[in-house]
Amino acid sequence: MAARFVPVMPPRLDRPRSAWSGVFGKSARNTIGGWSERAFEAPYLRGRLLTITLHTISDPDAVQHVLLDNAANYVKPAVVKRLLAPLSGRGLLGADGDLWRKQRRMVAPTFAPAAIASMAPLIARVAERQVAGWPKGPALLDMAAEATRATMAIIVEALFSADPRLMTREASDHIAAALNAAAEARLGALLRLPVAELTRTGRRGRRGVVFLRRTLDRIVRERGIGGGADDFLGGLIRALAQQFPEAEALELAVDNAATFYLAGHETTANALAWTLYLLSEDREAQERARAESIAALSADPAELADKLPWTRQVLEEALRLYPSAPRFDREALGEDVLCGAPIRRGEIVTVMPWLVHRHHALWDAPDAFDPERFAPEAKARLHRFQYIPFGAGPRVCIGARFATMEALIILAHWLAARRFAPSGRPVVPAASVTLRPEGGLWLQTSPSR
Ligand code: HEM
Repeated sequence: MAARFVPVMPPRLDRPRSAWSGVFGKSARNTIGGWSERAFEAPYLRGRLLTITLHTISDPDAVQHVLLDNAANYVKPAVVKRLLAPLSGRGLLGADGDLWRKQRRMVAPTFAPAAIASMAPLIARVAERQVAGWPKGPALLDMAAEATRATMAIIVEALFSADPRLMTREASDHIAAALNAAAEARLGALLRLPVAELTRTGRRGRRGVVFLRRTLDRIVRERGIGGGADDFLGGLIRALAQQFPEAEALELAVDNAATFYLAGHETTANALAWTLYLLSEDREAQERARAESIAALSADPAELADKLPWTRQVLEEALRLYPSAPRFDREALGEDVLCGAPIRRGEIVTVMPWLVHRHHALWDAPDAFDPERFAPEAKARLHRFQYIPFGAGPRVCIGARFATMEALIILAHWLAARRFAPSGRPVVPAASVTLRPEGGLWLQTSPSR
């Protein structure tokens, strides 16, 4: 493999960190920070925190066992549910068992391939509108903020009939505050203490959650049990009303509105930002993606994503290096064995795409940028569970296909119109919940033609 550039990442420690450092201090605020080199070489790591045992698995067979083969034994941990409860309640992301199954079935039609393809023109419109709003000449732009603005507009137009209350700057700031405060919230959920009240970040996050919840609650209640508009939210309210008493149906509608509003744009915005960062550092890869985009833009928007094989490889490599969801957890319902280690009921099993995607046993030069890893023949050789940006098994991201199509259409429009170059401002990967460029992604942009 030709030498490729190694993009930014947090420094690696000489020694493994203690489990406590994952709860307090700097690495608590950044789940991708504070790891030792050994963590990227070991198939399995064990840690202890108060009464909780944590197993972090990176061996793809073990990941497959937890997420697919023995998925019935692994549920969303009680602590994660406590963490999600104030914002997304018992919505799809945190639900388990029968409640999860019912809700997944209700939203599935929105994410079927044909339904997603029908959203392509809307995505293309938002991407074009955004480009039209940028300065005509060279400009320094925060592409992380631009990406968030685009994906927020798309999810609100696609699922919530473009309700203007969900597209304000205020809503965006409250979401950022809520995500920033997730570390304090995690600690509070673990210790069952109101830790978030103790810090400014925590209090801001709490205000953010209250604002978002109140806004969505108002929207759902205005629509009422009939669902109002003929959109995702309306369909969901009507489907919930058929299976639950009215008050519970409306509550679950708010829970899922919050789930899809947040999960539906933040993650994709980060994927876009990281892709643009990588392309800004690799001019050759960027020119190739631009040429492909210009040629593909003559196609029907619904077919556009299939005409961008190179850009897709770059996006996949961006999601390998910077998985938007760098960590997810499960709680064992019963005994099991993973990588030879006994797992007991109530213990936490963590899957970290951040570790799996950069593991020395699984990838050549794991920290280097190389979209050729996802060329069709190379991709076919990968273990299905060594590349898991969208998770896997029954709880696989329901928005994966939508997110991929959305990101590719936006990239095609933006790359065809503009060149992106480094601005000299630092790029800092940090992950409280989602992996974002802290302080934004400032790129020098200029017209491409
Ligand atoms: C690049 C973009 C995205 C990434 C990297 C991503 C990643 C993930 C991952 C890793 C999970 C599984 C978590 C686990 O197993 O615990 C997940 C679940 C989920 N995602 Fe995404 N996601 C993205 C975009 C989206 C979009 C666009 C939507 C909605 C429109 C969405 C909605 C959800 C929901 C509702 C779940 C929970 C599914 C369930 O538990 O049944 N995501 N996502």
